[in-house]
Amino acid sequence: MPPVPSFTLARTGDKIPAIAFGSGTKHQIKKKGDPNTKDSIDQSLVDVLTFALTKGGFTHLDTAEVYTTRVEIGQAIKDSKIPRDKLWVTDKWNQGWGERRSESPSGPYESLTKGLKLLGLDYVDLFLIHAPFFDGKGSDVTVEEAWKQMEQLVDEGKARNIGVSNFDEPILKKILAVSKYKPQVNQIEHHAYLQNQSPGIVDFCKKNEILVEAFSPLTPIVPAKVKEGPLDPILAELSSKYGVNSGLILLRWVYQNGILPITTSTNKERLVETVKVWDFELEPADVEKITTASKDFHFRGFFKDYFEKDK
Ligand SMILES: NC(=O)C1=CN([C@@H]2O[C@H](COP(=O)(O)OP(=O)(O)OC[C@H]3O[C@@H](n4cnc5c(N)ncnc54)[C@H](OP(=O)(O)O)[C@@H]3O)[C@@H](O)[C@H]2O)C=CC1
Ligand SMILES: O=C1Nc2ccccc2C1=O
Repeated sequence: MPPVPSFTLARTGDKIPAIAFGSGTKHQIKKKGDPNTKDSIDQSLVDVLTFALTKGGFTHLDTAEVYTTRVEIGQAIKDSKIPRDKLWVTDKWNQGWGERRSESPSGPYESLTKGLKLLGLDYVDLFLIHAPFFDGKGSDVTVEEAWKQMEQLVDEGKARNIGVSNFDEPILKKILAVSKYKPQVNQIEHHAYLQNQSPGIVDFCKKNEILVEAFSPLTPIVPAKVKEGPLDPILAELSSKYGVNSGLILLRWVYQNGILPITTSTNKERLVETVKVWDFELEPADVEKITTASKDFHFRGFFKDYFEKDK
């Protein structure tokens, strides 16, 4: 497999592989919904993850406490026989939201201590606070206290890099005001139909040397989410122009905007195709064409109550 391009993280200079394979979304729904796997190991997920590593060319895996898929990630890494230092593992602390209390209410330190055992690893490459909900119900810490624990995890070598997910500018500023180590990453929902996730967040992150990761990058072509949209004819045209499927056009659009896409699949044909994302480059005019055609069409799949409470 040719090497995967990377982004360089500002504080540590670490090179993070420029595309990730997610073990949340459909995988967590399937695992939690099946009484046979709910409290043990989902072998079908281990197989998909191992396939993604060995045949799909992925070197970056994304998991989270709330997905319950840390154990499958750990097993797939072992099964792949790929050396640990050739892989990138991202994990997240679930701080609790809505009626759901965190599984680690004392904070990220507790979460990653449990996580490393489940993963069978000594460290993760990146550890994130999953979401910006600190109302005192989900966990017992403030965001500032949580960040101190994140920094302790760095000092103890348990997390090489730390960051956040689904954070908007006001709460990011709370961390920036107290941090010894700034967040290196903000993982947010970002795709052609959600270019302005919360006002100015992408620009704010770029200005503060925080890498943006885009979850759900394929939303415009997932019919269960968007039946039809303004990009449909453009994706058809660009697929034929570049000779790749429309998912690759969308992943490339994210990447060429300096953002790291996190995708997933259980479809082996689609999975082996993904590596072709590095074999072509969209002309700048085509990147712009996608941006312009889709920016006024809106779809948000996650955390509507928080981000769109005034709408
Ligand atoms: N931090 C956070 O709060 C969140 C993080 N995430 C992370 O991001 C990861 C990826 O998120 P996700 O939304 O799944 O990402 P994607 O946008 O990549 O969507 C993947 C889904 O799209 C489907 N798909 C791909 N191509 C097509 C097509 N041509 N037609 C129909 N369906 C298609 C796949 O199905 P198939 O299997 O059939 O290929 C798969 O179910 C998660 O697993 C998780 O790790 C996700 C949500 C929130
Ligand atoms: O993968 C995910 N699926 C989700 C569903 C609801 C909230 C967060 C997430 C994820 O991070």
